[in-house]
Amino acid sequence: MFLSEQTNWIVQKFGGTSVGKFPDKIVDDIIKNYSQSQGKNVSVVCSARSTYTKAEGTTSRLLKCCELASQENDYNSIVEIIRQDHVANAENFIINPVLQTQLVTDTNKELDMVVKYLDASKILGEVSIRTMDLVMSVGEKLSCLFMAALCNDRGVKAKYVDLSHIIPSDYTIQAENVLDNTFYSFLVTALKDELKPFVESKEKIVPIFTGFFGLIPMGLLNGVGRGYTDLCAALIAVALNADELQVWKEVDGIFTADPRKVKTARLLDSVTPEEAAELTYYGSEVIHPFTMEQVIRAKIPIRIKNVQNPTGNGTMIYPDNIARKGENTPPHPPEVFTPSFYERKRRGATAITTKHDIVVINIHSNKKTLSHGFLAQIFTILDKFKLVVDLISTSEVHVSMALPIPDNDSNKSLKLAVTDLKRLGQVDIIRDMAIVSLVGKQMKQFIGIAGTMFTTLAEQNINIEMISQGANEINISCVIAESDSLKALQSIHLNLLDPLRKEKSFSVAVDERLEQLKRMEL
Ligand SMILES: Nc1ncnc2c1ncn2[C@@H]1O[C@H](COP(=O)(O)OP(=O)(O)O)[C@@H](O)[C@H]1O
Ligand SMILES: N[C@@H](CC(=O)OP(=O)(O)O)C(=O)O
Repeated sequence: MFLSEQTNWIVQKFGGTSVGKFPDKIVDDIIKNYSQSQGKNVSVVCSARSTYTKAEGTTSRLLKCCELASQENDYNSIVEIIRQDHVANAENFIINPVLQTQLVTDTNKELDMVVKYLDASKILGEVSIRTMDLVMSVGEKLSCLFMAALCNDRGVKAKYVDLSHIIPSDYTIQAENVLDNTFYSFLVTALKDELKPFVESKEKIVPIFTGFFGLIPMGLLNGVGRGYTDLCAALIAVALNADELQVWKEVDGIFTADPRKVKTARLLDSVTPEEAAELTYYGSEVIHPFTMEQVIRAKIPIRIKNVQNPTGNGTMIYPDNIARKGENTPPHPPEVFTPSFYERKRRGATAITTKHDIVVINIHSNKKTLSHGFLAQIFTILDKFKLVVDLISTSEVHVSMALPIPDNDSNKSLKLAVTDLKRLGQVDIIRDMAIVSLVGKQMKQFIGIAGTMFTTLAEQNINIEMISQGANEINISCVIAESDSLKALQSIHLNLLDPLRKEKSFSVAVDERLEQLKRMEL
């Protein structure tokens, strides 16, 4: 067993709504507690501020400005809303007049630059990928300027660090449009340089990093997508070889189902990175799926914690065979296993999630092409319109696919793609659907679990449009009508994840598996 050295560094990532709603709690109860009371070296990463929801937050507003500029429409009123929101926030929270004045000046300077970028784009009638990134980065800059000022105002020595130019303008991505490990290694090296003064400083200073890691050739939205700050925090954790990456949310951690929808959902004390990625992809957006790979490769645990309940344990994300930082195998001798380890060993399904705004496309081949050509042509068309397939089930002449169509743009692309797909055969579209996914690392050994899931749906008179089992065998998914999705979520949770019922279905599944093994031995 190899235990890597503890660095005493932790990385704390705060999302936009947390920064918007609880900035004082973040400084007093979290940053101050870890850095001063617990003596840790803390590095902070923040997303752009949202006062209520992410959809109405600063990043969404800045993106709206870009859209308006590209249509040669006016965006100044939205920039003014962002300005007033941030200036009022500075005046409400920052008591020291020098810090407050400086913050208001810096805020105005950043937003004046945004207007300049947008004015130039409006003249051209186009917002380039680079301009969009420049505009978007201002969301993180404003929130981090504010958080750094708030820390200093409340007695935590902190320094604002702007990462928006960390990637040189001539940097080219090796494989076209793919952020590969060469890119991540480059970024980690660049981040180490940014961190050096903090690591070497005799005085404890908390760096407040903009959760935006610079201008990348294909644009941050195309390369990573919304929620990019989680990945940025992960890369900082790798650069620091941090003891832990903490992702602070407004929920206690990862639950067996969305706690807003299932009252009896339980907090999970640990999940594997694969499970966390599946849950996120299929509707439970707790952490950006790209985050895991980076930190897990560096064997750094991720902990999801609640800003409103800082003393709670949260949920730990780490691979089955890594129990603590740097460990390749679970601790030995086994006495040191925590009770949760046994719980993890015994459970079947880990959690259930639903994904909405799904459209099913059924294509029945006109048989003018061979089946391999048929599939290739379908994917070429979908690729042309940048449509993503969440689930697929296929026979030689028939293909069913479930696609997320969450907005007007993807709907327009879908319509164009369907016109092209009709050349290949008969095409039917079913709208207003949802994907239900049962996720669990140990699930693959228990056939009974899939059976219980589908029997539950049948008992509830819920029609299943499509069934698919993820290639990694930790996800069993099906497509049902959107209107049935809440009932499906609650009834499957009750039968497979509720603590009392779970014992029963678990033992049924174990019995079934034993029967199976016996039959194999005969
Ligand atoms: N399995 C799950 N466990 C925890 N939260 C979940 C789950 N599925 C969906 N959610 C929802 O994800 C949200 C994530 O937390 P929140 O901090 O509010 O997000 P954001 O960082 O996007 O503002 C919560 O509102 C929660 O209801
Ligand atoms: N501000 C960005 C990046 C981000 O990660 O946000 P959050 O941490 O609030 O999900 C966005 O809205 O997408």
